[in-house]
Amino acid sequence: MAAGKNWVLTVTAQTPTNIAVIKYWGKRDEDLILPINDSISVTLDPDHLCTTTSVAVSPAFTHDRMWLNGKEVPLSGVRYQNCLKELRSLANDVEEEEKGIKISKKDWEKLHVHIVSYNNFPTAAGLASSAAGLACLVFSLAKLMNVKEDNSRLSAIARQGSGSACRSLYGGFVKWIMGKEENGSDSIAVQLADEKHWDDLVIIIVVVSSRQKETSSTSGMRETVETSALIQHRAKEVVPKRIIQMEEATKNRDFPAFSRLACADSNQFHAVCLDTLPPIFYMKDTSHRIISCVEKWNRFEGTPQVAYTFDAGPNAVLISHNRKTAAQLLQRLLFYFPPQSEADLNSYVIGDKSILQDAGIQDLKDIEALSPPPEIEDNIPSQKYRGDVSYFICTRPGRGPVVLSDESRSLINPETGLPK
Ligand SMILES: Nc1ncnc2c1ncn2[C@@H]1O[C@H](COP(=O)(O)OP(=O)(O)OP(=O)(O)O)[C@@H](O)[C@H]1O
Ligand SMILES: C[C@@](O)(CCOP(=O)(O)OP(=O)(O)O)CC(=O)O
Repeated sequence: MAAGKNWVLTVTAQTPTNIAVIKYWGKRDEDLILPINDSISVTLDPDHLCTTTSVAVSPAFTHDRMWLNGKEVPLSGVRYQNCLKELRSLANDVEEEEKGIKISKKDWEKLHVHIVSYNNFPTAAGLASSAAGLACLVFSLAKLMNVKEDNSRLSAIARQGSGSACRSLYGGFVKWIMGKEENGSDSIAVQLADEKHWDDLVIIIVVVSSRQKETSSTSGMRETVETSALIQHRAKEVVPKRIIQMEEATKNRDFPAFSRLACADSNQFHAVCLDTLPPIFYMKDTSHRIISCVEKWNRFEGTPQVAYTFDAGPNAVLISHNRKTAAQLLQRLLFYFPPQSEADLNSYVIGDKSILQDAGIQDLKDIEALSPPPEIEDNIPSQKYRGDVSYFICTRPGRGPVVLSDESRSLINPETGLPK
């Protein structure tokens, strides 16, 4: 180690979140976080939803510390500790001549780290903050510690922080292979295709509620495995076939097949939640209305225009075939779910606002002037569901983790090693 105690070495990284289109639900090992089935996800564009994490090491630090969204939070949880332990065991020599820093492999056992993280979207609101957060923690520390292992190996570490986090180590379309080994070494994420492979997909997230949910994914899936008779059938008979079909649909950019599989799998996941004792209800009336709206439209067109999928919460993730269908989808959503009269359009539809332009919506008056979609012309609802949606996020498939080398992006003060 360098003689002085004053140096602080930092790394900053940005990591995306992901949405599963074939769901992970149920563990065969709670400590190692090993799933009962494979899953497939789409990584979301970090420009709209991501975690930024800065990590630092200094001989002056007295213990490991973490700050999340501006507040210090404990790092004592077993999941964080398992990730830190494994990363330390894989750490290597680090040398920065101009700063006079020299850390040898064995020093990492004694050195402490500071972790400062910020999510650019609501935390613990069913928008997979734990996936982006844990993946970013593992990725940034691995860079700081000069861990040489590839992203698949890192995914097995992130998996121990939160299962779905392992899929955030890659961009585009990602499969989490459940693996067979008892020690979890083969339960890793692999990239099926990068984000450019199918870049006309547009994703609209309907944020129904950003309040914290009642049943966490961790306890919900434990209760399902303990009490549901359907979950074994799903894991053994249904998912293995769907994984093969979903890989094929992704490879061939076969949207109708992709959509049918994603919708069916989301519905089955919520069915096993309902089959749990006591039953778990993640979706709300608004979620069900969104499903009906998409189903009616897809049926009317004779072929799927949009896929829907819901995680452990009421928010809908809608994947449309291309920009044109995304604009038509947004028109429908704004017709059914207009904002309150005092709302600001700029904060009602966020993310890639060009979809709003394509939909011909410049201000709130344009929303009020939307005509009912043709598929409901004979059955126009007497009331609209004004105010039932908090906001919409327009996004697309996105890239995997990156290191941000621009010092101004760091969340850590390089002099003190504390949050800026
Ligand atoms: N940037 C981050 N860095 C480290 N840990 C994080 C970060 N963001 C979230 N977490 C951890 O994840 C927890 C939230 O996970 P939780 O599963 O409750 O919600 P979610 O991931 O937003 O929703 P869901 O998993 O249902 O999509 C936080 O309490 C925190 O412990
Ligand atoms: C419904 C899901 O989003 C469940 C995610 O569960 P988590 O990864 O949050 O659970 P833990 O492994 O216990 O941390 C489906 C999915 O992402 O595949």
